[in-house]
Formats: sequence, structure tokens, C-alpha cells
Amino acid sequence: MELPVVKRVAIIGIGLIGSSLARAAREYGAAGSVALYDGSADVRARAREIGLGDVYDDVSDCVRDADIVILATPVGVMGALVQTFASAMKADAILTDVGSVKKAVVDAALESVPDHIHFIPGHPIAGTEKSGPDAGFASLFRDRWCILTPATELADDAGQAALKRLSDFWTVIGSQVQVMDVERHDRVLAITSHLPHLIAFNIVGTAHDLESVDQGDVIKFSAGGFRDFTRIAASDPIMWRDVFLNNKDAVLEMLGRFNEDLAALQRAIRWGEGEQLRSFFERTRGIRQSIIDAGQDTDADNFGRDTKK
Ligand SMILES: NC(=O)C1=CN([C@@H]2O[C@H](COP(=O)(O)OP(=O)(O)OC[C@H]3O[C@@H](n4cnc5c(N)ncnc54)[C@H](O)[C@@H]3O)[C@@H](O)[C@H]2O)C=CC1
Ligand SMILES: O=C(O)C(=O)Cc1ccc(O)cc1
Repeated sequence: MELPVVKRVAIIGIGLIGSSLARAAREYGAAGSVALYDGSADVRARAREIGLGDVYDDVSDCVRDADIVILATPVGVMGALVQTFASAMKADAILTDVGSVKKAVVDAALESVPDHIHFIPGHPIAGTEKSGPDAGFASLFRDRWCILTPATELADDAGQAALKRLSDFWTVIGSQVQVMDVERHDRVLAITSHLPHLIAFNIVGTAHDLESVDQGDVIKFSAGGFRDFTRIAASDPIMWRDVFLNNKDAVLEMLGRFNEDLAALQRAIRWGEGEQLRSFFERTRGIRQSIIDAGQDTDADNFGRDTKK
């Protein structure tokens, strides 16, 4: 494949994901140049300071010459944001995003997407608990999945070419692309990502509440299990508020199922059903092994990723 994949990429939202994309696009040659915009003047100033790309104070100026425009803000603002700049995008350009929820974003954005551009929502399954422009790093997307959820209108030749262009962009920065429909995406991510985060937020909150009863012992003696939860529970509050508000149905469905299964474990503990507990834990140990066998290194926090940047 010829590099760069596109002449210019525009990234809106210069936080963990946006700044990682800016670094990756340049480092791996996915884009000839990078245009950036963020709603926060402080973040724009910081992005200029660390030299992440051409930083604009106006979002329409930022997207005007871009072949690909990537929304990397919290999902709750994406719909309104698209309205402010979509008409400034050039013909045949691609509009995409990195939001952790797809259906609500697509529904909110679709009505303001003009006919002259290709709208291909996306979601890299890569991240950390950190946020902001200093938290990003170029290798974040390497050996990670990126899910694309194109609308069926892409069936024509120009749409297919746009999908190929966007897939090539993600491939060059190290990701493996999977096309999926939006509903399936939101259900799969509800159980694999959104619910685990909710459980982490909850258990850390509960333990902190108990702390006043136990006078510091909960935190003092928190070995592996609890520490791992605290990393996830340190994730960005605005981002995660938006995820839960925008993937409400799928999260509530998975939570219902989770509560039933938890009640079964509770019952097994109450009635001393050791064999039931052992065989359940045997099955879950096997699941982790199959993730490792599939090539995902789970030895360290965050699947082996260095999250200390
Ligand atoms: N953090 C993670 O691990 C992952 C996050 N995502 C998704 O990526 C998106 C961005 O997340 P992060 O980079 O982690 O967040 P972040 O908090 O690090 O960065 C978000 C940036 O968006 C800016 N912003 C907020 N509202 C804006 C607006 N109206 N106009 C312009 N800029 C605005 C903020 O000032 C901030 O700089 C979210 O939609 C999230 O669901 C996807 C994969 C992983
Ligand atoms: O830090 C972690 O372990 C994550 O799970 C990162 C993450 C957060 C949100 C996403 O939509 C995708 C990946």
C-alpha cells in the first residue's frame, strides 16, 4: 500500500485517543499532515507546545482540507459537533469517530451528515485509564482491533473505496480492522468493556465507603484484585458518563444477566456448594487461557501496555 494513505487527517478532540492518533499518523506515515482542533483553549495550547500537528482555533478551518476527519471527543457531544463543521468538509472526504458507543452517535450525527462525504463510524479497542494530550502515545493502536460500522449506503463504488481508505489508515498504524453492524457492536462492547468498567467503578466506591468502618485496612491490604479494579476505576468520568447514557439498553440488558449469575454464585457460597464454585472458576480460568492463546498478552496491567506515559 502506498504511503501516506491520505494527504491530510483532521482530528477533533486532542485527548488520549486524539493525540495518540496524531502521533501514530505521523510516526507510521498514515497521513502526510495532521490538523487538530479541541474545544478547550488549554488543550489547544498544550498540543501546540508538544508539536502534535497544525492546531486550529476554528473547527471548520481544521476540517476544510482533510481527507479523513476523526471525531475523538466524548460521545455525548459528537452529534452537535458534526453540525458545526460537516458542511465545511471537502467532497469525497471521510467522516469517522473513535467513540466507545456506536448507535447513539450514528443516530445523532446522521441527520447533519451531507451527501458529499462518506460517514464511517469506528472504534479502536485500545486505550488506557489516562486522559489528555500528554497521555497519548503512537503505539497505542498496534496489535489492537479497530471496529468499523459503515452504513449500508456505502454499497456503491465510491463508498467501498472510502471504506478501503479508512481501513488502510488503521492498518498502517498497526490495527486489525473488523467491520460490524452498530447494534452488534454496542451489545458486544456492553459486556466486554462497559459492564467491566461499571463493576470497577462500583467496587472501588463500595470499598472506599467501607474504609470509614475499617479504618484504612481496605486500601492498606489491597493486593492484586482490588488494585486492578482501581486502575479501571480511574478512567475519565465524562467519557464514561457518556458511554453509559448512550448505551443504556445494552448495558442494562447485560447488567440484568450479570446480576442473575452473581446471585447463583452467592447461593453456591451460602449453601457450601464447593464443586459448583470450583467448576465455575475452572471455566473462567480457561477463558483467560484462550485469550492468551489468541495472542493477547495479559501478563501485565492493561494487556501488557505501558500505561505510565
Ligand atoms: N480512553 C480510552 O481508553 C478510549 C476512548 N475511546 C473513545 O474516544 C473518545 C475520546 O476519549 P479520550 O481520548 O480518552 O478522552 P479525553 O478526555 O482524553 O479527550 C477528549 C477531548 O475532547 C475534547 N472535547 C470535549 N468536548 C469537545 C467539543 N465539544 N469540541 C471539541 N473538543 C471537545 C476535550 O477537551 C478533550 O481534550 C471517547 O468518545 C471515548 O469513548 C475509545 C477507545 C478507548
Ligand atoms: O484501559 C483499559 O483497560 C480499557 O479498557 C481501555 C478502553 C476503554 C474504552 C474503550 O472503548 C476501549 C478501550
